Amino acid sequence: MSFSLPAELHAHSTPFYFYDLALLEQTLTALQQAAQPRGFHVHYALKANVNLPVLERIRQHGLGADCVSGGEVQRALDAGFSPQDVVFAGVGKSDAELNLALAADIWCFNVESVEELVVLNELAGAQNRKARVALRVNPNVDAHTHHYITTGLEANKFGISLVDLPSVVAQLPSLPNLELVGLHAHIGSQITDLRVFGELSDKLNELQNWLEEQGYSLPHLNVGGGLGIDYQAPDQNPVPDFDTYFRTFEQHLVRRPGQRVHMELGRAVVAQCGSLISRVLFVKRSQQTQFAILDAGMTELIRPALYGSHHHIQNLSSQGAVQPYDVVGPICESSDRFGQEVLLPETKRGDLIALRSAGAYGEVMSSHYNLREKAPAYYAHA
Ligand SMILES: Cc1ncc(COP(=O)(O)O)c(C=O)c1O
Ligand SMILES: N[C@@H](CCCC[NH3+])C(=O)O
Repeated sequence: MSFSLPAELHAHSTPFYFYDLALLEQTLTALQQAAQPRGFHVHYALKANVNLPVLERIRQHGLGADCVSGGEVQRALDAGFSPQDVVFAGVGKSDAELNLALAADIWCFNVESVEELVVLNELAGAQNRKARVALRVNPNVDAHTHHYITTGLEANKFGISLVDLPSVVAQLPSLPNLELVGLHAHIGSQITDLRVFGELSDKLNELQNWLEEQGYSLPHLNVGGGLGIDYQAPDQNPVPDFDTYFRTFEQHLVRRPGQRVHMELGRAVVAQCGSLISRVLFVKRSQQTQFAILDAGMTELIRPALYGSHHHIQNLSSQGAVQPYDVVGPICESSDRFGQEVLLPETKRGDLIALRSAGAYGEVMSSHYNLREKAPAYYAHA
Protein backbone atom coordinates (compact mmCIF):
# COMPACT_ATOMS: atom_id res chain seq x y z
CA MET A 1 0.00 0.00 0.00
CA SER A 2 1.42 3.42 -0.78
CA PHE A 3 0.28 6.79 0.45
CA SER A 4 -1.62 9.15 -1.80
CA LEU A 5 -3.43 12.37 -1.09
CA PRO A 6 -6.81 12.86 -2.81
CA ALA A 7 -6.34 15.12 -5.85
CA GLU A 8 -8.77 17.77 -4.58
CA LEU A 9 -6.59 18.34 -1.50
CA HIS A 10 -3.43 19.14 -3.49
CA ALA A 11 -4.57 22.72 -4.02
CA HIS A 12 -5.66 23.31 -0.40
CA SER A 13 -3.71 25.76 1.69
CA THR A 14 -1.30 24.11 4.08
CA PRO A 15 -0.56 22.93 6.70
CA PHE A 16 -3.45 20.55 7.37
CA TYR A 17 -4.09 17.14 8.84
CA PHE A 18 -5.35 14.44 6.53
CA TYR A 19 -7.12 11.31 7.80
CA ASP A 20 -7.71 8.20 5.71
CA LEU A 21 -10.91 6.82 7.21
CA ALA A 22 -10.74 3.70 5.02
CA LEU A 23 -7.48 2.79 6.76
CA LEU A 24 -9.07 3.56 10.13
CA GLU A 25 -11.93 1.17 9.24
CA GLN A 26 -9.44 -1.51 8.19
CA THR A 27 -7.54 -1.05 11.46
CA LEU A 28 -10.69 -1.26 13.58
CA THR A 29 -11.85 -4.39 11.76
CA ALA A 30 -8.48 -6.08 12.36
CA LEU A 31 -8.52 -4.99 15.99
CA GLN A 32 -11.96 -6.40 16.70
CA GLN A 33 -11.18 -9.61 14.78
CA ALA A 34 -8.27 -10.17 17.15
CA ALA A 35 -9.98 -8.96 20.36
CA GLN A 36 -13.57 -10.20 20.22
CA PRO A 37 -13.04 -13.96 19.79
CA ARG A 38 -10.71 -13.81 22.79
CA GLY A 39 -13.32 -11.98 24.85
CA PHE A 40 -11.35 -8.73 25.19
CA HIS A 41 -12.95 -5.26 25.15
CA VAL A 42 -11.12 -2.21 23.88
CA HIS A 43 -11.66 1.29 25.18
CA TYR A 44 -10.15 3.78 22.76
CA ALA A 45 -7.88 6.31 24.52
CA LEU A 46 -9.26 9.65 23.36
CA LYS A 47 -6.03 11.43 24.26
CA ALA A 48 -4.56 10.21 20.96
CA ASN A 49 -7.14 11.92 18.74
CA VAL A 50 -10.50 13.51 19.54
CA ASN A 51 -11.86 14.41 16.09
CA LEU A 52 -15.55 13.58 15.75
CA PRO A 53 -15.38 11.72 12.39
CA VAL A 54 -12.64 9.53 13.92
CA LEU A 55 -14.58 8.95 17.15
CA GLU A 56 -17.72 8.13 15.22
CA ARG A 57 -15.98 5.29 13.33
CA ILE A 58 -14.45 3.99 16.55
CA ARG A 59 -17.80 3.96 18.33
CA GLN A 60 -19.48 2.25 15.38
CA HIS A 61 -16.98 -0.60 15.70
CA GLY A 62 -18.09 -1.16 19.29
CA LEU A 63 -15.15 0.26 21.24
CA GLY A 64 -15.62 2.13 24.52
CA ALA A 65 -13.89 5.36 25.56
CA ASP A 66 -10.94 5.91 27.88
CA CYS A 67 -10.80 9.57 28.94
CA VAL A 68 -8.22 11.58 30.85
CA SER A 69 -10.03 14.88 31.44
CA GLY A 70 -13.51 16.29 31.87
CA GLY A 71 -13.19 17.64 28.34
CA GLU A 72 -12.56 14.15 27.01
CA VAL A 73 -15.44 12.67 29.02
CA GLN A 74 -17.73 15.32 27.52
CA ARG A 75 -16.32 14.71 24.03
CA ALA A 76 -16.92 10.96 24.34
CA LEU A 77 -20.53 11.59 25.40
CA ASP A 78 -21.00 14.14 22.60
CA ALA A 79 -19.66 11.56 20.14
CA GLY A 80 -22.39 9.17 21.25
CA PHE A 81 -20.47 6.77 23.49
CA SER A 82 -22.77 5.36 26.14
CA PRO A 83 -21.78 6.45 29.68
CA GLN A 84 -21.60 2.73 30.45
CA ASP A 85 -18.66 2.48 28.02
CA VAL A 86 -16.73 5.46 29.44
CA VAL A 87 -13.81 5.22 31.85
CA PHE A 88 -12.15 8.26 33.45
CA ALA A 89 -8.44 7.96 34.25
CA GLY A 90 -5.79 10.50 35.21
CA VAL A 91 -3.46 11.32 38.06
CA GLY A 92 -4.97 14.76 38.74
CA LYS A 93 -8.72 15.03 38.26
CA SER A 94 -10.33 18.29 39.44
CA ASP A 95 -13.53 18.34 41.49
CA ALA A 96 -15.39 19.83 38.53
CA GLU A 97 -14.19 17.00 36.28
CA LEU A 98 -15.10 14.34 38.83
CA ASN A 99 -18.54 15.90 39.30
CA LEU A 100 -19.17 15.96 35.56
CA ALA A 101 -18.30 12.26 35.25
CA LEU A 102 -20.33 11.35 38.35
CA ALA A 103 -23.39 13.17 37.04
CA ALA A 104 -23.02 11.34 33.71
CA ASP A 105 -22.87 8.03 35.63
CA ILE A 106 -19.87 6.75 33.67
CA TRP A 107 -18.85 3.13 34.09
CA CYS A 108 -15.71 3.56 36.13
CA PHE A 109 -13.09 5.91 37.62
CA ASN A 110 -9.50 4.72 37.48
CA VAL A 111 -8.19 6.10 40.76
CA GLU A 112 -4.50 6.75 41.34
CA SER A 113 -4.15 7.69 45.01
CA VAL A 114 -5.82 7.45 48.39
CA GLU A 115 -6.22 11.23 48.32
CA GLU A 116 -8.30 10.93 45.16
CA LEU A 117 -10.40 8.10 46.66
CA VAL A 118 -11.30 10.31 49.61
CA VAL A 119 -12.37 13.23 47.40
CA LEU A 120 -14.32 11.00 45.01
CA ASN A 121 -16.12 9.39 47.96
CA GLU A 122 -17.17 12.84 49.22
CA LEU A 123 -18.30 14.09 45.83
CA ALA A 124 -20.21 10.88 45.08
CA GLY A 125 -21.95 11.15 48.45
CA ALA A 126 -22.96 14.74 47.72
CA GLN A 127 -24.58 13.55 44.47
CA ASN A 128 -26.21 10.61 46.26
CA ARG A 129 -24.33 8.18 44.09
CA LYS A 130 -21.99 5.26 44.41
CA ALA A 131 -18.94 5.55 42.14
CA ARG A 132 -17.41 2.45 40.60
CA VAL A 133 -13.64 2.56 40.91
CA ALA A 134 -10.67 0.62 39.61
CA LEU A 135 -7.40 1.06 41.46
CA ARG A 136 -4.61 2.06 39.10
CA VAL A 137 -1.52 0.31 40.35
CA ASN A 138 2.04 1.07 39.43
CA PRO A 139 3.28 -2.46 38.71
CA ASN A 140 6.94 -1.53 38.38
CA VAL A 141 7.25 -3.17 34.97
CA ASP A 142 9.70 -1.61 32.52
CA ALA A 143 7.98 -1.04 29.16
CA HIS A 144 11.32 -0.54 27.35
CA THR A 145 10.15 2.60 25.60
CA HIS A 146 11.19 6.28 25.59
CA HIS A 147 11.66 7.43 29.20
CA TYR A 148 9.19 10.31 28.71
CA ILE A 149 6.42 7.84 27.92
CA THR A 150 7.20 5.09 30.42
CA THR A 151 4.53 5.16 33.11
CA GLY A 152 4.76 1.92 35.06
CA LEU A 153 7.98 2.36 37.02
CA GLU A 154 8.30 3.29 40.70
CA ALA A 155 9.85 6.63 39.73
CA ASN A 156 6.80 7.64 37.66
CA LYS A 157 3.99 9.71 39.13
CA PHE A 158 1.31 7.31 37.93
CA GLY A 159 -0.67 4.77 39.91
CA ILE A 160 -0.59 3.44 43.46
CA SER A 161 2.73 1.85 44.28
CA LEU A 162 2.62 -1.82 45.24
CA VAL A 163 4.06 -0.91 48.62
CA ASP A 164 1.13 1.42 49.35
CA LEU A 165 -1.58 -0.85 47.95
CA PRO A 166 -2.37 -2.71 51.20
CA SER A 167 -2.95 0.52 53.12
CA VAL A 168 -5.11 1.94 50.32
CA VAL A 169 -7.23 -1.22 50.19
CA ALA A 170 -7.53 -1.16 53.98
CA GLN A 171 -9.23 2.24 53.73
CA LEU A 172 -11.91 1.13 51.26
CA PRO A 173 -14.44 0.01 53.93
CA SER A 174 -14.44 3.57 55.30
CA LEU A 175 -15.43 4.97 51.89
CA PRO A 176 -19.09 3.92 51.54
CA ASN A 177 -19.81 5.80 48.32
CA LEU A 178 -17.23 3.84 46.35
CA GLU A 179 -17.48 0.35 44.93
CA LEU A 180 -14.23 -1.39 43.99
CA VAL A 181 -14.85 -3.06 40.61
CA GLY A 182 -11.40 -3.47 39.17
CA LEU A 183 -7.68 -3.11 38.84
CA HIS A 184 -5.97 -0.92 36.29
CA ALA A 185 -2.40 -0.60 35.06
CA HIS A 186 -0.80 1.19 32.13
CA ILE A 187 2.94 0.80 31.76
CA GLY A 188 3.73 3.11 28.85
CA SER A 189 3.23 3.93 25.21
CA GLN A 190 4.79 2.96 21.84
CA ILE A 191 5.68 -0.47 23.22
CA THR A 192 7.19 -2.74 20.59
CA ASP A 193 8.62 -5.51 22.76
CA LEU A 194 5.30 -7.22 23.46
CA ARG A 195 6.81 -9.57 26.06
CA VAL A 196 6.41 -6.79 28.62
CA PHE A 197 2.65 -7.30 28.42
CA GLY A 198 3.25 -10.87 29.59
CA GLU A 199 5.20 -9.50 32.55
CA LEU A 200 2.40 -7.05 33.29
CA SER A 201 -0.16 -9.89 33.19
CA ASP A 202 1.89 -11.94 35.65
CA LYS A 203 1.93 -8.99 38.07
CA LEU A 204 -1.81 -8.45 37.69
CA ASN A 205 -2.44 -12.15 38.35
CA GLU A 206 -0.54 -11.89 41.63
CA LEU A 207 -2.38 -8.73 42.64
CA GLN A 208 -5.71 -10.23 41.79
CA ASN A 209 -4.98 -13.27 43.96
CA TRP A 210 -3.98 -11.00 46.80
CA LEU A 211 -7.14 -8.86 46.47
CA GLU A 212 -9.28 -11.98 46.51
CA GLU A 213 -7.59 -12.98 49.74
CA GLN A 214 -8.71 -9.60 51.10
CA GLY A 215 -12.28 -10.42 50.10
CA TYR A 216 -12.50 -8.43 46.86
CA SER A 217 -13.47 -10.17 43.63
CA LEU A 218 -13.00 -8.05 40.55
CA PRO A 219 -15.55 -8.00 37.74
CA HIS A 220 -13.21 -5.78 35.73
CA LEU A 221 -9.54 -5.78 34.80
CA ASN A 222 -7.97 -2.98 32.74
CA VAL A 223 -4.51 -3.66 31.37
CA GLY A 224 -4.01 -0.21 29.81
CA GLY A 225 -2.82 0.62 26.33
CA GLY A 226 0.59 1.08 24.82
CA LEU A 227 0.77 -1.08 21.71
CA GLY A 228 3.31 0.55 19.39
CA ILE A 229 3.21 1.12 15.65
CA ASP A 230 5.79 1.08 12.84
CA TYR A 231 6.89 4.71 12.39
CA GLN A 232 9.72 3.66 10.03
CA ALA A 233 7.60 1.90 7.43
CA PRO A 234 3.95 3.01 7.59
CA ASP A 235 3.18 1.73 4.07
CA GLN A 236 4.50 -1.77 4.79
CA ASN A 237 2.81 -1.98 8.20
CA PRO A 238 -0.29 0.19 8.15
CA VAL A 239 -2.11 -2.05 10.65
CA PRO A 240 -0.46 -3.04 13.95
CA ASP A 241 0.02 -6.65 14.96
CA PHE A 242 -3.13 -6.90 17.06
CA ASP A 243 -3.07 -10.68 16.96
CA THR A 244 0.22 -11.03 18.84
CA TYR A 245 -0.81 -8.29 21.26
CA PHE A 246 -4.08 -9.92 22.33
CA ARG A 247 -2.56 -13.42 22.23
CA THR A 248 0.05 -12.32 24.77
CA PHE A 249 -2.66 -11.38 27.25
CA GLU A 250 -4.70 -14.47 26.40
CA GLN A 251 -1.72 -16.65 27.25
CA HIS A 252 -0.70 -14.86 30.45
CA LEU A 253 -3.76 -13.41 32.17
CA VAL A 254 -5.63 -15.69 34.53
CA ARG A 255 -9.18 -14.50 33.98
CA ARG A 256 -12.10 -15.13 36.30
CA PRO A 257 -15.42 -16.39 34.90
CA GLY A 258 -17.52 -13.47 33.67
CA GLN A 259 -14.72 -10.96 34.21
CA ARG A 260 -14.44 -8.14 31.64
CA VAL A 261 -10.92 -7.42 30.52
CA HIS A 262 -10.30 -4.03 28.95
CA MET A 263 -7.43 -2.71 26.91
CA GLU A 264 -7.19 1.05 26.38
CA LEU A 265 -5.43 1.56 23.06
CA GLY A 266 -4.88 4.96 21.50
CA ARG A 267 -1.90 5.13 19.17
CA ALA A 268 -2.38 1.70 17.60
CA VAL A 269 -5.90 2.66 16.52
CA VAL A 270 -5.34 6.06 14.94
CA ALA A 271 -1.63 6.79 14.30
CA GLN A 272 -1.28 5.35 10.81
CA CYS A 273 -4.45 6.85 9.35
CA GLY A 274 -3.29 10.44 9.87
CA SER A 275 -0.67 12.56 8.12
CA LEU A 276 0.37 16.15 8.50
CA ILE A 277 0.49 17.76 5.06
CA SER A 278 2.74 20.73 4.57
CA ARG A 279 4.37 22.75 1.81
CA VAL A 280 8.00 23.71 1.35
CA LEU A 281 8.41 27.43 1.87
CA PHE A 282 12.11 27.65 1.04
CA VAL A 283 15.06 25.43 0.35
CA LYS A 284 17.94 27.17 2.05
CA ARG A 285 21.50 26.04 1.41
CA SER A 286 24.36 26.61 3.81
CA GLN A 287 27.97 25.39 3.63
CA GLN A 288 27.15 22.06 5.25
CA THR A 289 23.44 21.53 4.95
CA GLN A 290 20.44 22.14 2.82
CA PHE A 291 17.32 22.93 4.79
CA ALA A 292 13.83 22.23 3.52
CA ILE A 293 11.84 24.80 5.49
CA LEU A 294 8.20 23.76 5.80
CA ASP A 295 5.10 25.75 6.62
CA ALA A 296 4.36 23.20 9.40
CA GLY A 297 6.40 23.02 12.55
CA MET A 298 6.46 21.79 16.10
CA THR A 299 3.24 23.73 16.68
CA GLU A 300 1.45 21.22 14.46
CA LEU A 301 3.47 18.09 15.34
CA ILE A 302 5.56 18.29 18.49
CA ARG A 303 6.65 14.65 18.77
CA PRO A 304 10.04 15.02 17.01
CA ALA A 305 10.92 18.09 19.12
CA LEU A 306 9.64 16.57 22.35
CA TYR A 307 10.79 12.96 22.14
CA GLY A 308 13.17 12.96 19.16
CA SER A 309 10.53 10.83 17.43
CA HIS A 310 10.83 9.67 13.87
CA HIS A 311 8.01 10.37 11.39
CA HIS A 312 8.45 9.14 7.84
CA ILE A 313 8.73 12.16 5.52
CA GLN A 314 7.59 12.03 1.90
CA ASN A 315 7.77 14.56 -0.91
CA LEU A 316 4.47 14.14 -2.78
CA SER A 317 5.41 16.49 -5.63
CA SER A 318 8.84 15.46 -6.86
CA GLN A 319 10.35 12.49 -8.67
CA GLY A 320 13.86 14.04 -8.85
CA ALA A 321 17.19 12.58 -7.80
CA VAL A 322 17.48 11.87 -4.08
CA GLN A 323 19.39 14.33 -1.87
CA PRO A 324 19.77 14.84 1.89
CA TYR A 325 17.76 17.60 3.56
CA ASP A 326 17.31 18.80 7.09
CA VAL A 327 13.54 19.15 7.24
CA VAL A 328 12.60 21.96 9.61
CA GLY A 329 9.64 24.13 10.56
CA PRO A 330 9.24 27.91 10.80
CA ILE A 331 9.11 28.12 14.61
CA CYS A 332 11.74 30.06 16.58
CA GLU A 333 13.24 26.97 18.24
CA SER A 334 16.18 24.88 17.06
CA SER A 335 14.31 21.77 18.14
CA ASP A 336 11.71 22.61 15.48
CA ARG A 337 13.08 19.94 13.18
CA PHE A 338 11.30 16.93 11.69
CA GLY A 339 14.41 15.12 10.48
CA GLN A 340 18.11 15.42 9.76
CA GLU A 341 19.71 14.36 6.49
CA VAL A 342 16.41 13.01 5.28
CA LEU A 343 16.75 11.54 1.79
CA LEU A 344 14.14 13.17 -0.44
CA PRO A 345 13.78 13.56 -4.18
CA GLU A 346 15.06 16.99 -5.25
CA THR A 347 12.87 19.36 -3.29
CA LYS A 348 11.80 22.89 -4.20
CA ARG A 349 9.57 25.69 -2.98
CA GLY A 350 5.89 24.70 -3.15
CA ASP A 351 6.40 20.93 -2.97
CA LEU A 352 3.87 19.07 -0.84
CA ILE A 353 5.37 17.13 2.05
CA ALA A 354 3.62 14.42 4.07
CA LEU A 355 4.68 13.69 7.64
CA ARG A 356 3.31 10.23 8.15
CA SER A 357 1.93 8.30 11.13
CA ALA A 358 0.68 11.52 12.69
CA GLY A 359 -2.88 10.47 13.51
CA ALA A 360 -2.07 9.87 17.19
CA TYR A 361 -0.69 12.59 19.48
CA GLY A 362 -0.35 14.92 16.49
CA GLU A 363 -3.28 17.30 16.13
CA VAL A 364 -4.24 16.92 19.82
CA MET A 365 -0.82 18.14 20.95
CA SER A 366 -0.70 21.14 18.63
CA SER A 367 -0.27 24.63 20.09
CA HIS A 368 -0.68 28.30 19.24
CA TYR A 369 2.95 29.10 19.98
CA ASN A 370 4.16 32.00 17.82
CA LEU A 371 0.44 32.85 17.45
CA ARG A 372 0.01 30.10 14.89
CA GLU A 373 -3.48 29.17 13.75
CA LYS A 374 -4.71 25.62 14.28
CA ALA A 375 -4.30 23.48 11.19
CA PRO A 376 -7.62 22.19 9.81
CA ALA A 377 -8.41 18.51 9.29
CA TYR A 378 -9.69 16.86 6.11
CA TYR A 379 -10.89 13.32 5.65
CA ALA A 380 -10.99 10.73 2.89
CA HIS A 381 -14.13 8.75 3.60
CA ALA A 382 -14.26 5.01 3.51
C1 LIG B 1 -3.66 5.63 31.30
C2 LIG B 1 -3.44 5.54 29.83
N1 LIG B 1 -4.20 4.70 29.13
C3 LIG B 1 -4.07 4.58 27.80
C4 LIG B 1 -3.11 5.30 27.11
C5 LIG B 1 -3.01 5.10 25.65
O1 LIG B 1 -1.77 4.66 25.29
P1 LIG B 1 -1.42 4.28 23.80
O2 LIG B 1 -1.78 5.41 22.93
O3 LIG B 1 0.03 4.05 23.86
O4 LIG B 1 -2.17 3.03 23.47
C6 LIG B 1 -2.28 6.18 27.80
C7 LIG B 1 -1.17 6.88 27.14
O5 LIG B 1 -0.03 6.44 27.22
C8 LIG B 1 -2.45 6.31 29.20
O6 LIG B 1 -1.71 7.16 29.90
N1 LIG C 1 2.04 11.85 23.65
C1 LIG C 1 2.94 10.75 23.58
C2 LIG C 1 2.58 9.54 24.33
C3 LIG C 1 2.03 9.76 25.70
C4 LIG C 1 0.76 9.03 25.77
C5 LIG C 1 -0.08 9.42 26.92
N2 LIG C 1 0.26 8.77 28.16
C6 LIG C 1 3.40 10.47 22.17
O1 LIG C 1 3.20 11.24 21.32
O2 LIG C 1 4.01 9.49 21.88
